[in-house]
Amino acid sequence: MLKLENITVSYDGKALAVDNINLEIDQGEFVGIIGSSGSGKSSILKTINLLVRPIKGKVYVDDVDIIGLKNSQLRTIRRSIGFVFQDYNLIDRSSVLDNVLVGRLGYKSSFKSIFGIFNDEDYESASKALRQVGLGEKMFERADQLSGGQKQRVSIAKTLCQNPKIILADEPVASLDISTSKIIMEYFKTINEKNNITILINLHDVNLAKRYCDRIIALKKGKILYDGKAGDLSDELLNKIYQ
Ligand SMILES: Nc1ncnc2c1ncn2[C@@H]1O[C@H](COP(=O)(O)OP(=O)(O)OP(=O)(O)O)[C@@H](O)[C@H]1O
Repeated sequence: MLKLENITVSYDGKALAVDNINLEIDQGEFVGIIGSSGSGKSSILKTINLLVRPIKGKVYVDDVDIIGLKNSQLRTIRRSIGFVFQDYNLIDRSSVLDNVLVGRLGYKSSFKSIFGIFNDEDYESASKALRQVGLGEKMFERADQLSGGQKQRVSIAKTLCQNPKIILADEPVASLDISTSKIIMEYFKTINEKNNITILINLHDVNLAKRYCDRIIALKKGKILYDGKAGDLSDELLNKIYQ
């Protein structure tokens, strides 16, 4: 289970990007976070794996308060939390396989990480992840030869390779056309259902959020304006959210 308690984020010590947020998310939930630009969606996701440190509050992953952890303990928690970025975050000149293997680095000693030493289990895990996103055939292609949708699928495979409990996805379809976006959302949905991985996904497109997410959290100015079933999100509320 993931729990945020009184989370407050400020980048300059004055304005609040996230304003005292409380949230509980059970294992296996598929949650969409919506809200207008600057409402705090990215800040919340980045707080969950401590890419951003809150000025107040606690983040619990399976009842462990991760803010107080030492670096080595945090590394262990972080590998159970995958992060998918809008711009894919791939190494363009490397092969698809090498990009996916990056997901295994959290399991390596720093020596093995530096020299990129992977074992059979790592390769098996990478190829399984690539097959899961329908890219088994593209393993040896260079990442920059792929389409945007394929790159995002590689990025998802990379996080799957981490063997995560949670995947955080920050606007993963914002650079893609609508039909490709739907394909990516379908992959997230399948991963959520098949692997029981909790998915938290920031989306600009409310229709995509309503169609694919079971639960929607709507933010406005760093606060939660709505937290409930996707189906219960009314037009009136949407007007308030995007006003
Ligand atoms: N690295 C940063 N330094 C300073 N201010 C930041 C930083 N990142 C975000 N902010 C500010 O924090 C607030 C929330 O931003 P955040 O990116 O979390 O919102 P968002 O809802 O994800 O927006 P978008 O949809 O445009 O990505 C905004 O006012 C933003 O300007």
